[in-house]
This record gives sequence, structure tokens and C-alpha cells, in this order.
Amino acid sequence: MSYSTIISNTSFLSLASKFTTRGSRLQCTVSMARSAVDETSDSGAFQRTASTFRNFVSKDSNSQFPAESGRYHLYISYACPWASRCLSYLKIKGLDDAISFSSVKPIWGRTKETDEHMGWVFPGSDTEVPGADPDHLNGAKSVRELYEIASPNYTGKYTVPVLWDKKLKTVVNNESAEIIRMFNTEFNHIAGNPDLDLYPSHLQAKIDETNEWIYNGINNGVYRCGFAKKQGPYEEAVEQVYEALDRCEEILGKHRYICGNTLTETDIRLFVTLIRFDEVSSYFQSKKKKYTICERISNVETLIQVYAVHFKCNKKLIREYPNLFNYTKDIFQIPGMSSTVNMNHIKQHYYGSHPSINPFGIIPHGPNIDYTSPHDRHRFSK
Ligand SMILES: N[C@@H](CCC(=O)N[C@@H](CS)C(=O)NCC(=O)O)C(=O)O
Repeated sequence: MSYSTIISNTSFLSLASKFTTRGSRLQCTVSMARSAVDETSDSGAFQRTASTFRNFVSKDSNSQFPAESGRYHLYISYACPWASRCLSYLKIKGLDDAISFSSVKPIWGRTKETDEHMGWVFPGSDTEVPGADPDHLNGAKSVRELYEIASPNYTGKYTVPVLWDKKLKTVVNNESAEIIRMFNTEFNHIAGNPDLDLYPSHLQAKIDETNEWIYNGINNGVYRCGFAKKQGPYEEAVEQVYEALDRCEEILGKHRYICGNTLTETDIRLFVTLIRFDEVSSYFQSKKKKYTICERISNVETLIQVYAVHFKCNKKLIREYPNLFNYTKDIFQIPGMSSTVNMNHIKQHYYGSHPSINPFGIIPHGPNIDYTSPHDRHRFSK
């Protein structure tokens, strides 16, 4: 297998687990058994597998998982868009006092001494990585351990987000699309912002329909570009990404939010991908200039070139779309939202997880987009 083949098969989130630098040669140390990287169909297209824990917290106090203040904990990674959408809900619904949360370290580590699996790990102390917390609840060293506490025979992926029940010591749900719906409706009696309904009944059909093409074209679309193992599925995915972005740009020229002039779930879903988009693209763009030292290492030139277009979504940046860019700032400026965006974690993840490509782990300063600067979205009446 050539390096270029390997790289094009590998996700950002798992690249560190695949390569080590030994002397001047890169060696493949394929070790992940349970990761998004393995989720590819025979045709070479990325296919995300379904989440496993699908229980629901309910406002009904007699249910198995009743919505009680202090009972649940949300494990996230600030680097992960799916986890970030759950954190966004926690913040804008005012659930900080009712539901605790913590973030893992941005860079994957070994999850066990007895095998090679790499995944999300907790820091050893409160000060090791700003923004990341040790697991004070279970004393776990990794997210994998949480899944194993919940289900000793678990064989799926060890993903974030995880909604954890402190009382029953188990994973309630690990599917962000469902966690956000629970946060929207089930905790209102203990929420600081109970009247905010991001999935109102009169807009549900519109939201469901819009979610579908935004998920396929944008949220999962960027992964389908990055994880494609063959040219055909990539071409199809990248075309869909830009078709969907163009469609958003047009819609956002007509009203403030994506489903009209009301903020909905779809806006939060879209935002978490948009806010990461330009950082990732500019990362690739900076590659060619930065890695002269690597170019001396055999085969690395191929690696860099493939990597530079790894996500392959650099046809146009979000800041080149006036409506999408202003819209991203608008959502970022909703009270609570900016605290869900930890650009250091996002950047540390991307720059720090690839020691063979970025041997000194230096994190560049740019592009430093100021999402707090004025936007023009107030031009739409509410
Ligand atoms: N369906 C899940 C997907 C979550 C997901 O893919 N999380 C990634 C991080 S962005 C993860 O934890 N990956 C770990 C792995 O693939 O092993 C959701 O939306 O909640």
C-alpha cells in the first residue's frame, strides 16, 4: 500500500495512530480496529455506522432516565463537531447548572497498555491541558474505559459525545442528534432558558428536510470527502459539499437563519461545521510552505501533497461566502455559543496529532478569524 493510499484512507482524528517516524522513514503502524477510518463500503465511500447507546432521558419522573438536576454528565471533545453541538445546546438552553460537562484532551493517546488502540484520553490533572479535565466521576483514563464500564462486552467505536448517567453509571446515549433533542425538550423544568425551542412543531417538517441535505452535503459531506478511498466517491462528495454550501449561501440571502427568521436546530448543526471549515482548509494550504524539513525525508513529499488536499474541501473558504460568513459570526455571537468553540483544542488536535507531518508540533497563529466582529444579519427582520 502506498503512503498516498494510506493517507487518503485516513481521518484527521486518527492519523496519529497510523504513523510513526522512525529515523528517516515513515512506517505504517496500522493499529486502529474500531474507528471511523474503518467505516468504508466496498465502493470506497465513507459510511458512518450508527451509534450504539440510544436511551432517552425523559421529563417523566417515572422513566428509567428521568431528567433530574445533577444526574447527567456530558463528555465532549472541543475538537469534535458532533460533541460541540451538544455543548451548544447545553449552553444556550441554560443547562449549565443541571448537567455537568467535561472535555477530553485534544490529542488522541493510547487507551490501554495491552493493545495499540488510540483514542480520546483524559488529562492526568486539572492543569495539564487548559480546557480538558481529568475524569473526576469515574477515574477513567480514556473514553474507552467509560464504554467498558457501561458495557464490558462493547465492541463499537469509543466516540464522543457521551451522555453519562452518574446514578446508574452508564452511557445513556452517544448519538448527538438525539442528545440535542433531549436537551431541547426534556430538561425545561430545570433549564435557564426553557422557552427557547429549537425544534418547534410548526417548523419540524422544514427542519427535518433541511437537516437531511445539510447532513449529507455538509456535516457528513466533509467527512465523505476526507475518508473516501476512491476517486469516484470523493468526486461525488465534494460536488455535494459545494452544492450544499452554495444552496445555503442563496437561502441566507433571503432570511437570517437557514429555516427562516427563527433560530432552529439546523442552525446549530450547520454552525459546528462552518466554524471549523476555514481553519482546516488553511491548515492544508499552509502545508506546502512549512515542511521543507520533511521534504528531505523519503516519501514525505508524496505524503504532504496528498495531505494538503486531504479533506479536499478547499475549493472555496467560508469567509469567501458573504452570507455564510456573516451568518457564522451571528451564531457565534449568540450568548453562550462562543464558549463552545475552543479553537486551541481544534487546532491542537489537527496540528498536534500528526507528529510525522508536523515534527515540532508547532501551532501556527493564523488565520485568527474574528467571529466577534460586526455582522450584517440584523438586516433581516425577526
Ligand atoms: N454519531 C455520532 C458521531 C460522533 C463521532 O464520530 N465522534 C468522533 C469525533 S468527531 C469520535 O469520537 N471518533 C472516535 C473514533 O472514531 O474512534 C454523533 O453524532 O454523536
